Amino acid sequence: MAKPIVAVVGRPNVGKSTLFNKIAGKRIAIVEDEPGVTRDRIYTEVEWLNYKFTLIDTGGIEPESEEIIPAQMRRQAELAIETANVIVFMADGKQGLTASDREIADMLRKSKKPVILVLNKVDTKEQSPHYYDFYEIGLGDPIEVSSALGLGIGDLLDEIAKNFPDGAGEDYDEEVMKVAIIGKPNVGKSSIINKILGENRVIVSDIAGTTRDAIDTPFTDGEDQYVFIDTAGIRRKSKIKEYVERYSVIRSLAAVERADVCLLVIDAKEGITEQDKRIAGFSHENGKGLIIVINKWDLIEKETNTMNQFTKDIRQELSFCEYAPILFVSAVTGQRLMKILDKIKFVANQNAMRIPTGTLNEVIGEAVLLNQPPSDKGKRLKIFYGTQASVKPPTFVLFINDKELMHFSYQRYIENRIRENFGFEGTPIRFIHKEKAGGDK
Ligand SMILES: Nc1nc2c(ncn2[C@@H]2O[C@H](COP(=O)(O)OP(=O)(O)OP(=O)(O)O)[C@@H](O)[C@H]2O)c(=O)[nH]1
Ligand SMILES: Nc1nc2c(ncn2[C@@H]2O[C@H](COP(=O)(O)OP(=O)(O)OP(=O)(O)O)[C@@H](O)[C@H]2O)c(=O)[nH]1
Repeated sequence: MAKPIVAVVGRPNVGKSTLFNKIAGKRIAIVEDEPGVTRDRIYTEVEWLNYKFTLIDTGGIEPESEEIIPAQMRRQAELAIETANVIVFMADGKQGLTASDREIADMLRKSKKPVILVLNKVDTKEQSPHYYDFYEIGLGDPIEVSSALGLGIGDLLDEIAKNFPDGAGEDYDEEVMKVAIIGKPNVGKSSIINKILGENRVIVSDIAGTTRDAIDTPFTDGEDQYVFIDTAGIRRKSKIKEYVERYSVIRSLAAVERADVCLLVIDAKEGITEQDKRIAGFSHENGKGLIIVINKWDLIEKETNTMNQFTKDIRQELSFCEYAPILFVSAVTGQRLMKILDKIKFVANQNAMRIPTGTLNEVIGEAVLLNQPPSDKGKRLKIFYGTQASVKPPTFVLFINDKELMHFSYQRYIENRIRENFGFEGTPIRFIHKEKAGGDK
């Protein structure tokens, strides 16, 4: 199930980043626990009580000139309205209500999304002297916090959780393949979508289990049901230039959260960029199926080895998602474009594949025989048995004698053996290690 998305908006300097960092806590300290995965501060995964959500920082308003602030704030609010399930609107409890606050509040109220009004910088037990002024903007009772001191954050998180929509993210039936088409601006995402939809596919306005807004495009191909997620966002162009990059990253993140399979579209002329790595990282970390689509292949002058060389470069740049199949296509000539749907279906199935425990343990047993587990100070790693606990992504629990003894390289070896035997092409695989007493002599 996709996690709800929460966005924080507000004027420059009210303390949005401070709140973000407070909630993100230690997790924001860029941890490279997997080589090659690019992380950044645009979003963080939050766990609060039984809830999990993604907090996004729509930030980035540079208060260079007073005139452009309102325009940028409107854009920021639009972004939050389009992508978030719950919006936290932050104002400054010391400074009080301002004209820009009123303007943004109007937009947020009209959006009909749940909005939580937060007054920041209330650093003592005393209520903000401006507290009652904020009733005027019609966003309900303000919640007072001090992001700097960490006061009131628990109450705020409770309030956020209360506003999650019922069954957030469970919008389509299980058999509908949800596809996010992600990538930088101008790489050809909408051209690909249009071309695929143009080829005799039936665009349906109603699909099993949906009550969705018009941002998605559901369609069928024979018996198969698909939905391209957030196609509206792809077609709309952002007006404010500085926003384009960040906007498309946040947009991609929101789409990835809801998808089963992500198509990462790359411009063949440009190759892999930092932003592509970051977006591929979202897909990987969220356990989604991933297909790399190299578009505009018609523009590349080809020699014998061009495709191999490209593949090599991609594997090197995106080493953490080696499992992703690569397709070389052209939305203009239509070359190999129709292979995309087959690949999506294939990868969606791989992402949801379940291996029976018996078969899995045969493979693990054989792997252990072929390549002895590592040992440290005379103690050797033992894998007692494994079982697949869940799908999307396939997650395996390995019962072992000592977690300390399971090294990354051995884990990788087991993963490779599992992939060789069962495939799992296009999907990340996760492992959970559980220590179990016994048999350890
Ligand atoms: N007294 C007090 N100051 C705070 C609090 N939270 C943030 N600040 C201060 O307010 C200033 C702005 O904080 P930021 O978190 O950078 O604000 P922002 O809203 O992210 O600003 P932009 O990035 O410009 O949009 C900093 O000097 C913070 O130290 C608070 O709870 N109490
Ligand atoms: N030569 C060539 N041009 C292409 C191909 N695919 C797209 N283009 C061109 O690239 C430009 C951008 O294509 P779009 O489909 O709008 O790209 P997008 O990724 O949806 O762009 P944003 O909406 O900005 O995110 C257009 O001028 C297309 O005609 C291709 O396969 N070959």
